Amino acid sequence: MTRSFGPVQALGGLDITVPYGQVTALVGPNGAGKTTLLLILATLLKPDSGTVRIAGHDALMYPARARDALGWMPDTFGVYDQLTVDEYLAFFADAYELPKDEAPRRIRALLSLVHLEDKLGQPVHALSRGQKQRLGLARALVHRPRVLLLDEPASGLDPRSRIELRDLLRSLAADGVAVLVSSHILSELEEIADRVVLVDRGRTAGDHAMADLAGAAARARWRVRSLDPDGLAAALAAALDGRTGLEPAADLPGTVEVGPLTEAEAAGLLAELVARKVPVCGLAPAGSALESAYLAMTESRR
Ligand SMILES: Nc1ncnc2c1ncn2[C@@H]1O[C@H](COP(=O)(O)OP(=O)(O)OP(=O)(O)O)[C@@H](O)[C@H]1O
Repeated sequence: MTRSFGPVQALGGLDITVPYGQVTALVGPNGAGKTTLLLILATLLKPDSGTVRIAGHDALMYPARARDALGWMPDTFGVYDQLTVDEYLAFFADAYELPKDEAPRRIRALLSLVHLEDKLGQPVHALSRGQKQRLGLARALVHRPRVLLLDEPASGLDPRSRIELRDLLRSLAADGVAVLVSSHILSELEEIADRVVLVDRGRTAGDHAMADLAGAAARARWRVRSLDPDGLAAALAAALDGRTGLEPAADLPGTVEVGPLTEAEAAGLLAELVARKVPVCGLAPAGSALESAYLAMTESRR
């Protein structure tokens, strides 16, 4: 799929499949093209070239059919301030042609799902930013979509709401929904997502199962800490002999970051440090596996 805005090529041959029953994460630097892709998938923007299939429908030929099947939660969205919370959802229930006798029950269930049941009857403008986000999620789910697209859904949410969002997305996926979520909060995605698609400069830069990223073959940076920082630095320089990166951890004196290394390589390094009589008191991966994959992808941009 391609899409340009004047001279700026936002998408330059991006290809993505989002399976049912899984949460797929879309990760990439600012301006990588994530929102452009989501807008195209949500049928709100046309690509210059390429095809889009949503729940089996050709979304470019039959956008209305695609919209019936998809739920869309944008990163920022206008709410109709004059409406109450339930009128707001009733408006969308009506737009999606939910049977009139079903709508009130559905709205109550949705408000309970996003923990806004106590806001029933209250004006939308009185909601906090995070509460508006949650209302936006309820709106996206009104018609029980089989495909759910979310652009930065966790921004503005407090820690409890984030955990609840994570659980909700996981349970939707368990019910068979295809969930595509873009986010910059890598540590959170690791717990939410089954797969991660890395996007860079409008192209797919990687597609990984989360389990593979965190597996034994994955390479990560490691933090090594010793009671003898000088001895550690000398022993590491000798043991690694320039084969991989080595730099002091800025935030923790006496700690050195090395890598990327696999688990087996890290174990080998530890054995070597111990053999050199370095009093190692800590060896652990620095950051998450997803963070490492992301940093490796963006390394060339620095
Ligand atoms: N309506 C528009 N007009 C002009 N340029 C645009 C428009 N929308 C996006 N772009 C450009 O397309 C590129 C991709 O933008 P996009 O918003 O898709 O990135 P993103 O990955 O969502 O970024 P972020 O992480 O900052 O939200 C950027 O260079 C952006 O400036």
